[in-house]
Amino acid sequence: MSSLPSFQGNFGLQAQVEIYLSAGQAQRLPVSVDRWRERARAVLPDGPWWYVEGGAGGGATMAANRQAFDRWRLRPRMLRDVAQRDLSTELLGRRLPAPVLLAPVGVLSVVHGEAERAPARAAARLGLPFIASTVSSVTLEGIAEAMGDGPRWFQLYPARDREIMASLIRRAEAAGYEALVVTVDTTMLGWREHDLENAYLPFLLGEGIANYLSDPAFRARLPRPPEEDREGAILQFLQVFVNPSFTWDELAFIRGQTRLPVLVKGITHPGDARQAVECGVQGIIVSNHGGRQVDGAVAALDALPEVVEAVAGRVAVLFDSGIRRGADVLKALALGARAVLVGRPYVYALAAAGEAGVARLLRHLLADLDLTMGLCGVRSAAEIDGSLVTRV
Ligand SMILES: Cc1cc2nc3c(=O)[nH]c(=O)nc-3n(C[C@H](O)[C@H](O)[C@H](O)COP(=O)(O)O)c2cc1C
Ligand SMILES: CCCCCCC(=O)C(=O)O
Repeated sequence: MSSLPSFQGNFGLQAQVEIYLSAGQAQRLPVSVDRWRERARAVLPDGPWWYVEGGAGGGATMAANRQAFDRWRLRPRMLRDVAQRDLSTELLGRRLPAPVLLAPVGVLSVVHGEAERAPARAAARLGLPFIASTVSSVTLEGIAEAMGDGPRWFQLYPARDREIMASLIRRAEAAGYEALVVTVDTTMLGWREHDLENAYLPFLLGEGIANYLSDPAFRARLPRPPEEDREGAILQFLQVFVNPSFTWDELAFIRGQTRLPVLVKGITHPGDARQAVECGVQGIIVSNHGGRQVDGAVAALDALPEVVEAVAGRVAVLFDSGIRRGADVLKALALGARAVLVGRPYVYALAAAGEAGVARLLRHLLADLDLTMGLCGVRSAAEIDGSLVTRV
């Protein structure tokens, strides 16, 4: 595709110049994730805000995710002629303009009126894959339509009903999704104290269930259509959706249902990583779900090297949980990730400024990555390896 965006040459410098030239503009958008976060807090009511921001229990895992990035330090190399840089990378047989994807985040209608359409469009503009959640507020077909030919993956929550899962997979294939991400760390909701204090669960309000309500296999289970009995449909959704009995056998079933590459999201243990590879998946996403599920769990970045070692290059390893800046991306790549997923930061930007906000946030993240790479003596993903980091 000739119109594919590229982040090459001196892209980071161009972004800096644009920011400096925007001084004095009334509508200046934030630069740092911290400022986006403040803006999001200012516009969101408590329920949605804490749904996005909260972690499991006392928030120990969320905090650990960030602290782990401080323990790993970059070791910049000098005098290497880094004038020409290129962020592009190869992932699952496709060239991406940068090693960054948008993490699956459900129920974005509680954050912005355009819900998933806005970040999906922003991702498509930049050529970055958007991972649509099972529990998106817009149907997976609606997201695909918003994205045109932008790269998209579908995230599947394993349901208690094989026909519904198979139906969702068929729909994703038909709508041009290029990979299937099976999230395995959220078969039940974690103990999320803020959401419990606020008694806030978007699904009970009928938010985030568009893919189910529009699914023929799900609709066939309902005594009356959701248009006539919404509460009945919501209850049926909850019964099928929460699936603590999910096992490796079910993952093998899902693997057998599709010709798409399958990635498993939510792995932090090397034993699970090995088992996933044996199950025939094409990728593993090291993640603790942004600390939303198990309080006191290992920081995702600390789990990354062990998983990379266990996988031994057999499948692609991706990473999320705590990515906020370019240096974070570089550290994750140096520890063996092929690409990273950005989660909460794009949700903050969506809440504060819709599609334009998400596009700006992503551009700034890539500019920061580009400059940090260059200043560390690295011109491309191929030049990044473990010698670039040290643990303190
Ligand atoms: C509000 C919210 C909703 C999420 N929904 C999903 C989801 O539907 N499916 C999924 O696999 N992960 C979901 N996640 C987890 C993200 O994909 C990702 O793992 C996490 O946000 C990474 O942590 P970070 O945002 O702190 O970097 C959600 C995260 C947030 C914040
Ligand atoms: C029973 C699982 C519901 C998950 C809903 C979306 C999600 O992943 C989240 O973190 O919230």
